[in-house]
Amino acid sequence: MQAVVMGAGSWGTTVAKVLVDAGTPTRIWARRPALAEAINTAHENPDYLAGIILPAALHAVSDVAEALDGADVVVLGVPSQSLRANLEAWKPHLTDDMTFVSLAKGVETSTVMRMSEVIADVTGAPPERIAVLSGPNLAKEVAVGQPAATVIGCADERRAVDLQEAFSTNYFRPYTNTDVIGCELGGAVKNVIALACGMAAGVGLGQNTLATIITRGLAETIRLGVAAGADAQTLAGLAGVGDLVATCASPLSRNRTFGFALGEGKTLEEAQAATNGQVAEGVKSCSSVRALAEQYGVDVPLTDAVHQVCHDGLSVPEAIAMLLGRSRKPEIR
Ligand SMILES: NC(=O)c1ccc[n+]([C@@H]2O[C@H](COP(=O)([O-])OP(=O)(O)OC[C@H]3O[C@@H](n4cnc5c(N)ncnc54)[C@H](O)[C@@H]3O)[C@@H](O)[C@H]2O)c1
Ligand SMILES: O=P(O)(O)OC[C@H](O)CO
Repeated sequence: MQAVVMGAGSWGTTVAKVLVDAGTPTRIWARRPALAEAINTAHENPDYLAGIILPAALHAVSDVAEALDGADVVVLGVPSQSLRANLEAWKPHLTDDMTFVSLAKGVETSTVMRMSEVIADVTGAPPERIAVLSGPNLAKEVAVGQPAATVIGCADERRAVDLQEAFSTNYFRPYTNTDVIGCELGGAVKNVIALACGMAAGVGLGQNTLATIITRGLAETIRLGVAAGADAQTLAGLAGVGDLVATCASPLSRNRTFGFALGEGKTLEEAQAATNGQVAEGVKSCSSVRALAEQYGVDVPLTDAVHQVCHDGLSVPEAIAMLLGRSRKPEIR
């Protein structure tokens, strides 16, 4: 099995390392030739994973045709909102026997499609050839070999098992799941909830508040997920609560860091700088997740509050007052 990871950001590079460590022949595509050159010569990605030595067997290229030539598994490591445009550009080099694995945790703002839907839409690939990888996987921890588990979601269980083998190492343990919708929505919504946790921490609030946001964020995720066709058990698993806890708790999370900066009173531009220019998917996905919830008639108050802070000029203290001023209700509906 020949794999290629398209996108040499922090997670794409880490996943490429995992694949090589798992014994899967892998190359990585970097947009910039200078970055491909650094990976090939210094065995390091200085822009996104400085100080982490990459396996010598990992070969980087900046030419798309060369990257995709003969690939059986195409791992998609570019941000959610750029996936469609990238796939369109790569289309002449995509074949009917490739399996696509999405790493992106987001919902497209222009269409409210999940990433697997975008892949199907652009490539015409059937569900059996589309998989997602999602779980509590902060890149910097995985890259240094700290133990972590993840979920490979694919409608075709046999293919999920093949991918599981291709991504399994002595520090990275993938589980399989045929519930692609649950895996994807768990990953997309937790970024929005991590922004909320960051905002709360940024204004100086403590663990009771954070636990409340995480728990009610999970309730929101399950409501939306089930309405969209997900299995609630997926959202109680690694791609749901697992990722939610890791992202909401860790200062390594770009979404949490972005929210923290807003909570401290920084502007959107200053918050962007706090994440070193890396993608905080929740900033855009709060809009698409809210739109998706509207489509299903589901109440997502935390997502709505995050959207208003990020895009409508609401301050974090105002958002907190708005959330606490809502009508009283039973915990379980
Ligand atoms: N970093 C993590 O810990 C982590 C873990 C799991 C999942 N993810 C998800 O993986 C996806 C990628 O995240 P990342 O952490 O690698 O992001 P990143 O910001 O570190 O890197 C993004 C990569 O995509 C490239 N890129 C950006 N815009 C592009 C465009 N328009 N066209 C082509 N390439 C473009 C960048 O050059 C870079 O190589 C995100 O959806 C993220 O939520 C990240
Ligand atoms: O750094 P974040 O906030 O994009 O989160 C990274 C991963 O998705 C954690 O699983």
